[in-house]
Amino acid sequence: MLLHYSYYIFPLCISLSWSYTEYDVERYEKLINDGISASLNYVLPTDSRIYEPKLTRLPIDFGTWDFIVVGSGSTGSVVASRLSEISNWRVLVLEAGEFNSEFNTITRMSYEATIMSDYNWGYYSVPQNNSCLGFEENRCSHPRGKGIGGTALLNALIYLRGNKIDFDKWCGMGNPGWCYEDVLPLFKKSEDIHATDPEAPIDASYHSCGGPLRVQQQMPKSDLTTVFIQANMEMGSNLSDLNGYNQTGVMPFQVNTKFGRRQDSGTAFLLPVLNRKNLKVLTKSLVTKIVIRGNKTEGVIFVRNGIQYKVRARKEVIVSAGTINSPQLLMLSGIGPANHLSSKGIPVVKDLAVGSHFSDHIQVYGLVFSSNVTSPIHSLRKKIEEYLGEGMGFLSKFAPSQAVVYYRTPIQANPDYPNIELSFQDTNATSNALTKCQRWKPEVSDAIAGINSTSSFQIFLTPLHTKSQGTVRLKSSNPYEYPIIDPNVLSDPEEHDVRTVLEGLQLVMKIIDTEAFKKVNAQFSMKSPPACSHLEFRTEEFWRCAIKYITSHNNHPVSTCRMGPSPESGDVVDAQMRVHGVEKLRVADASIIPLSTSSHINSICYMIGEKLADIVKNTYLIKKSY
Ligand SMILES: Cc1cc2nc3c(=O)[nH]c(=O)nc-3n(C[C@H](O)[C@H](O)[C@H](O)COP(=O)(O)OP(=O)(O)OC[C@H]3O[C@@H](n4cnc5c(N)ncnc54)[C@H](O)[C@@H]3O)c2cc1C
Repeated sequence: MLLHYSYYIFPLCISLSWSYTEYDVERYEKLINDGISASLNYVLPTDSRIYEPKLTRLPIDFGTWDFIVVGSGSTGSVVASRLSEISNWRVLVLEAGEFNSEFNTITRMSYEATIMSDYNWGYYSVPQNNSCLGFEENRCSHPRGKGIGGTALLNALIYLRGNKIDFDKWCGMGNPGWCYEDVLPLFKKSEDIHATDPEAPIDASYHSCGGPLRVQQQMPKSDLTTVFIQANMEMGSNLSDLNGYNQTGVMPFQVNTKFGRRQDSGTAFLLPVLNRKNLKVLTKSLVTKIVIRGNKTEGVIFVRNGIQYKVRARKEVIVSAGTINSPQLLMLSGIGPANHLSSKGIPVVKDLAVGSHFSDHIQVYGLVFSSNVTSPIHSLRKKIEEYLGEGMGFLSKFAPSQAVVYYRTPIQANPDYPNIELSFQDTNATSNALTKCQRWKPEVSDAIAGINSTSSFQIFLTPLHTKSQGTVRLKSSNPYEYPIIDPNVLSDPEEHDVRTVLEGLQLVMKIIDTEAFKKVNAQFSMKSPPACSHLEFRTEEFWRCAIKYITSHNNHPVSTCRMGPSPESGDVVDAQMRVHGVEKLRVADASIIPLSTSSHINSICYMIGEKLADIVKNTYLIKKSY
């Protein structure tokens, strides 16, 4: 591969620090203590009955809008923001959740509390056979954000765009306009990069300044993070900007925070434009059905405060309800696998493979190590002062996941296409709220204990390009029932995914064997899950058993409304995100991603939102000028 020398280390945009008073510190202390204790008493919902109308009567007419956007998550907020730039288009946003709160904008709180609050739909998978055995009932939690900002209200804010080969593959699958050279300008359009880590390179020609979405590096870096970076450089990795030209290597994470505050899509894209007269955002509004007559979309039915409404779309309905809820809504509206819909008594509008092809990255937990480096423990007060003053430190980070590296293992043929992501977390890689949400079985969490110690660290192993596929299906035709989620991780018959995990485990152990990690006396400290204790520790047989207990999907589900040219082969939307065979209806969110990428997917959702807006503008504005 050619070397590319356009690296610059410079503050691309100017950052300032904020001032605060003693009163602010005390207020934040109370805010944080109250928020965390509320989360520990919170019980996640198991359905959407809270929205159910109190009276049975015909829906009230809510008028006609040019565009109706269903869901204001990572993608929907971008769509609504960009479409409402056209002042004579009336845009209505219907979002089931609420606006974000001040508490949730404290980046770390998503991990400490928000995950156990009304901002999480609270989904769980059905019992699994090949993964999730470490969790109660063998069911994995499946957090999905509910509110303006969507799953970016809960997420780790890691900003990684994926490998150029990912997008060239999308293009090659019959999706013109989605090659890397097409989508790179869209990533840049959203972005406002601030280089905050003088030691980490930023490839300036791949970034831009002035967009709505702040991107910066987490600071300060811990000593152990520096060891991780050195260890990987010893292994041959370059210190790179993985969002730049070289997409293999090691890098301190780039994240979406602004002065340490959460920059979810609502905060970044929608809140700044809420005063537009042509934009209406309705929260606490659950869309229960897309109304389609013949093959033409008329509008949607939604419920708000126990009252049903019908609203019509003059131009289009855009569904951005996410990888679980978009297929649910389509199926409730008659778009989905005909047999499945008929079995639930739903009249079929269009027979499409909605809810099929669910795929996700894999997350292997439990790769826990001890070291002789002890991280300092600060009081809450000190953490608040760091956060309010400089936007740095513990509260400014979702979790201490501070660096990432990509590798290719032998199972992956293309040398430029990594298939393993390792992310590094030092100390406190969990919280009481997260543990409560995940529902670890005590005997398994004991085996991987140690992650709270101030001198331990954890490496999350994430195999990419997985072959296993799962489904999202309806429990019934009742829109207030949760759908059935079956991620089916580690199930592909050729064992591609299991073999990738095994190769990844070998790689992790090699990294721990480097001089850099030897110097800090890094020792593997995971114990055997009880069900595998009859097997010799760390042999292939042992790992084949253990990974069923310590592996889950990685919160990056995609492809349940897959984009592609061929409905007969399972594609749901075309390259313009139009639902095949149904007029005036598009889906734009992670569910359309045709093939999982070599990265986290939130920034890709922003890119999809930008793309949708460009396509729609080109469609209607160009037509109008004829
Ligand atoms: C714990 C966790 C950590 C993660 N960390 C990262 C990370 O660090 N980096 C990264 O890149 N990715 C991360 N992800 C993944 C990423 O955040 C999601 O993939 C992305 O936010 C999905 O965006 P979306 O637009 O598809 O859907 P969402 O953001 O989920 O938006 C869907 C919206 O639609 C609303 N909605 C749904 N149904 C209805 C309905 N019927 N009526 C009205 N409204 C409805 C929802 O309430 C929600 O607001 C993480 C995910 C999780 C769960």
